Amino acid sequence: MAAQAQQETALGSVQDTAQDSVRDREISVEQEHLDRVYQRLEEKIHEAEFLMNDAAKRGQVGTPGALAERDAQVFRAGVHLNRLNNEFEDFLFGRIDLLLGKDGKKGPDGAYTAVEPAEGAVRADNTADIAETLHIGRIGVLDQDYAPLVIDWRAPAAAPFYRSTPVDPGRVVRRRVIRSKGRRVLGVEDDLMRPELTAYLDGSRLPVIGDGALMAALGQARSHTMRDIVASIQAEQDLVIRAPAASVTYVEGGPGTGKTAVALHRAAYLLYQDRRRYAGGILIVSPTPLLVAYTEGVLPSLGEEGQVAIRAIGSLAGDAGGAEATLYDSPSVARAKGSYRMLKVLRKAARGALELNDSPARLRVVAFGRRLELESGELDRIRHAALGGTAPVNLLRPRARKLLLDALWAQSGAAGRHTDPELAAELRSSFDEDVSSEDSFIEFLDAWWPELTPRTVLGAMADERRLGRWARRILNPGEVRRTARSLRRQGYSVHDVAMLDELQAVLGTPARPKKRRELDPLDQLTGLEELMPVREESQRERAERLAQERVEYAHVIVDEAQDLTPMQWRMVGRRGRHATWTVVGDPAQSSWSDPDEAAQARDEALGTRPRRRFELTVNYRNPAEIAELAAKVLALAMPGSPSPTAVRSTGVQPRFVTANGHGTAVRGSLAQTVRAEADRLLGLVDGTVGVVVAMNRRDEAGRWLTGLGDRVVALGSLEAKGLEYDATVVVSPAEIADESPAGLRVLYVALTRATQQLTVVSAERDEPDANGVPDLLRD
Ligand SMILES: Nc1ncnc2c1ncn2[C@@H]1O[C@H](COP(=O)(O)OP(=O)(O)OP(=O)(O)O)[C@@H](O)[C@H]1O
Repeated sequence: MAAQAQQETALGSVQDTAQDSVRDREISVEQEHLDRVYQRLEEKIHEAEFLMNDAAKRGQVGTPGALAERDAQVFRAGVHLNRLNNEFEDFLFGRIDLLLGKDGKKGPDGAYTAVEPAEGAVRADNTADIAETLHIGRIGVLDQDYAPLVIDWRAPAAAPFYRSTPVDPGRVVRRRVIRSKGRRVLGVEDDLMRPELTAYLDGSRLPVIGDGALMAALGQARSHTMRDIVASIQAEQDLVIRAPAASVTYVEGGPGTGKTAVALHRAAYLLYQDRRRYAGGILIVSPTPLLVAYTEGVLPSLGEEGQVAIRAIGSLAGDAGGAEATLYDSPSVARAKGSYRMLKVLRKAARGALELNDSPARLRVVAFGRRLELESGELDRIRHAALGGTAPVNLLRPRARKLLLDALWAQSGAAGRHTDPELAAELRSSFDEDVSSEDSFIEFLDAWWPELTPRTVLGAMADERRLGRWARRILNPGEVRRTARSLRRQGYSVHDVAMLDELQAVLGTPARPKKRRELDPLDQLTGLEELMPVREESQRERAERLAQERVEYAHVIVDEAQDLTPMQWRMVGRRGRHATWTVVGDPAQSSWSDPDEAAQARDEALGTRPRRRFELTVNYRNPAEIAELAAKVLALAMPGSPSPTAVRSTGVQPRFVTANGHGTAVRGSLAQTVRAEADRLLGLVDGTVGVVVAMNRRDEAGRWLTGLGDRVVALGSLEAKGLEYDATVVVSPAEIADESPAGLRVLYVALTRATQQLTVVSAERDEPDANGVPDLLRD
């Protein structure tokens, strides 16, 4: 027995050694290819530098023809340099080995276009020859003879790398993921799409290395920034990424199904497909600044930066005076501020705010030697007439001015002085000129019809009596009191920002003479939205500036769309009136309490374009053990909703811990328990640990973790949205669930953040059983 075991071990190690040497050989094959790619890239860099210098010289000539040619050259060379100078971690990451295709047509990237194999590509004895090998990378590179050295991952020829499955392999026999750092290939992992075949490449049997790249990627430790998934995009995700842009692409999927990842890769794909069209900018709307910080590195890693603005919903209204959300509203205030009802209140407030600064009670002027006077009753009538309709209040000032002049003219009695219409018109116009240049008239108009800003009006709503008037029969007295109180705080919440943005639209901005920006010759370049390395501005600065200046976008991607309130949908909708859309979300994770109202607002924002719906069904984040626990809360939050299938399992069950003590002592002991759990998890995982608490414990939770280092962070339940950690501690499920009407869905979000380990800490309210399992998580 022992001898047999020994023999088997020896056999195993011989096989291991053989496999290792095949692996080394395959790594060196890929290394050779990567060396060729870099050599070619260097040639291209020299070419691009030459083009840039040449273009600069041409710019000095200044004839229109030379300028146009310079435009084009600078454009192309700038793009090249920008991309090539970025030394990507894994510039080349994939390879597919393909059977002969049905026809012999080649696409623009030099690869054959056929998806299905030619008849006879597989011989009767199930053997076949590899007819084409393609390498996939972050950008496309051709050799001197225009043969593809690397295919851009977004090109049609790269699609089989993502789409092929053993069920529907197309021409792909072997899919390989190549792992490299800088210029060195570190490893390869293969998946066989046609395991039944014996395939030959250049006369030798096609070797297969490793157990697939997806699992390797999923097992990696997490950091505070998201990684791209370009090497392991799955077939159902690829369908979304490459969906045509003309209609609204609508994607639903549970936690961890890759919605955020897919949204980011789609932005890069759209730019690749139609760079000119998307020069109008792509906006990605994210729920929190934390998620923006977590995701903003992904697009640069895909070689895209300039045209994509990732903005948190609370800083979207930059054009309404740079407001940035830093405060949170209680659920009932959020509900009042976010709902459609608020729209009516704001419209009334915008008109009512004209009377804020003790509007003058009478207007006195002298015209044609006579004193003319309008009393308050007449002034009210004029204001009322001027405000008729829904035009923006600030733009109605000229109309109000005209009505005032009409009334004064009528009073002056000059109207009947001439029967000749031409003379009468002349007299009227000189009357208008006289009156409107009078200081008393100008001062009156400024006080009586001041230019209103969104901040002034929102500030005015902080007065409870005033708000009560504007919100009569719209908000109840409790909502008025709480909303007014919340507006008296220093700073804004995400809901305030949407209100400021709405007010900007309701008030309008009167036209002003534009300040001329200093003329930059590069600004005259046509279609030059690409970022030029020769410019002094950095890519990031320019992207930021473009985002500030831009109010509308060519494509809008909404992440965590289930959370947008009706007022936020209106704000986002204004930025995409002519845009195409990608909307990703999960109703089961919604923290908004009235999904029907939000759906109506969403439909208004998206307009009548046709929709293509996609569903993502596989959970790549949570191990099955954690997903199973979260599913219990899903069953309570949204009975009947399907859970996504977890793709892997770790064998580690979630851990349940109870904080001891009573009354005020609970806090002390909760702090110690949570800290000890966080510390324990830091010892078990290489990456990050997230501690999720109810919103009202955010600040104290930060203090509990002092000194544990920057791998661990404390988060309020609403801040956890979209983020992920190697391990999480979820503190008091009951407190999180009781926080708001959507509390169970928020708890579902909290429980689905971990990639490896989860600890649930129960406090008093959780009613844990003898094993520490809180009431909400028991069967
Ligand atoms: N094809 C893939 N290959 C490798 N990793 C993947 C793949 N798809 C998703 N992931 C990983 O799974 C995790 C979850 O992805 P993502 O955050 O995009 O999911 P989500 O659907 O937005 O989740 P949530 O709704 O919980 O915010 C991320 O770490 C992501 O990198």
